[in-house]
Amino acid sequence: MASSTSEQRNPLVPVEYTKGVNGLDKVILRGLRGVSAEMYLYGAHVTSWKNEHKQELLFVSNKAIFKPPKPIRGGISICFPQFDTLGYVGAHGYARNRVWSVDPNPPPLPMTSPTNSYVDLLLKPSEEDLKIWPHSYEFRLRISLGPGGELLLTSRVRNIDSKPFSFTFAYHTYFSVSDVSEVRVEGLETLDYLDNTKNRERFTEQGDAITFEGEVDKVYLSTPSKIAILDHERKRTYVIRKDGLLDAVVWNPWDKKAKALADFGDNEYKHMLCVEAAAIERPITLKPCEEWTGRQEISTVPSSYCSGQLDPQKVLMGN
Ligand SMILES: O=P(O)(O)OC[C@H]1O[C@H](O)[C@H](O)[C@@H](O)[C@@H]1O
Repeated sequence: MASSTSEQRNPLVPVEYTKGVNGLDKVILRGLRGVSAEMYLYGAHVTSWKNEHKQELLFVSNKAIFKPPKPIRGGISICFPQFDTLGYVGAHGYARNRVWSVDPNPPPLPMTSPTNSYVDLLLKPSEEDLKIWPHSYEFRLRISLGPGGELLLTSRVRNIDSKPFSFTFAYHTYFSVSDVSEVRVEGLETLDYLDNTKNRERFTEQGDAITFEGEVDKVYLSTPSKIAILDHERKRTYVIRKDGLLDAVVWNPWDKKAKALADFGDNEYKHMLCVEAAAIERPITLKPCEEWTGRQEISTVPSSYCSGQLDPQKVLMGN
């Protein structure tokens, strides 16, 4: 897996296979103008996404444990074949704590934009996995950097079983923010959501952009294909575009829950916000030989907007 030293130092090599924390296999993608992304084969877990100024855009906990079977706290994890505890598989499924392989010869995937920096990862259930969730599938994840530094994740799940199966899914994405109490999320106003802190009771969101002043754990239903996180202090707006993923989870554990998480610093909740493109309310059902595709693209646009002066259309349409 490990690449040569010259490759590791050569910024022109778009894909590098190396070792990360605790010797775990890691892949580094390098895009244009110095943007980069890093992912572990353990969990197909993206742990870094940096812009052209080498600023980290994802949050990874300082207390993250890079040791199987514990999932890595932060970055982007793959929740499959189950989101959260909505079923009999363990919380968020098991894909996030399996070692994926690099797929050297994936079936063709139409590229939406030109990029030479991508990797295809593959997960197939082991005998043990089939005891946990008795369905045969091939899960292919393409991770790529687009020409504007955007990070694209395309999941393809193929049913190679003889009977149909259903699953729920999420790209559990931890965004790095300056101060969660100062950020706003746009695109989820007036939508229905299930509140995980209130036994998944259904509520309807108010008309204003979403702001944060305490624990939040909500599954927004039938969400638009674009959602924005505005970080006024950093003058940065994250834009999430999604396809095949109707729902969006918004999560921040806040102080009390943060203290209860062994792999999360007590005050780290201030600097992260999870917004997760997901398929939860209506599970994906695949008949034999059918394939599902779910895509998440995250990008940043500079924003110098002040709270209350934002034109949401401008942010959501503008890039
Ligand atoms: O601690 P984890 O298993 O990684 O889950 C972290 C969080 O993930 C999601 O956002 C869920 O909605 C939360 O209920 C859960 O606490």
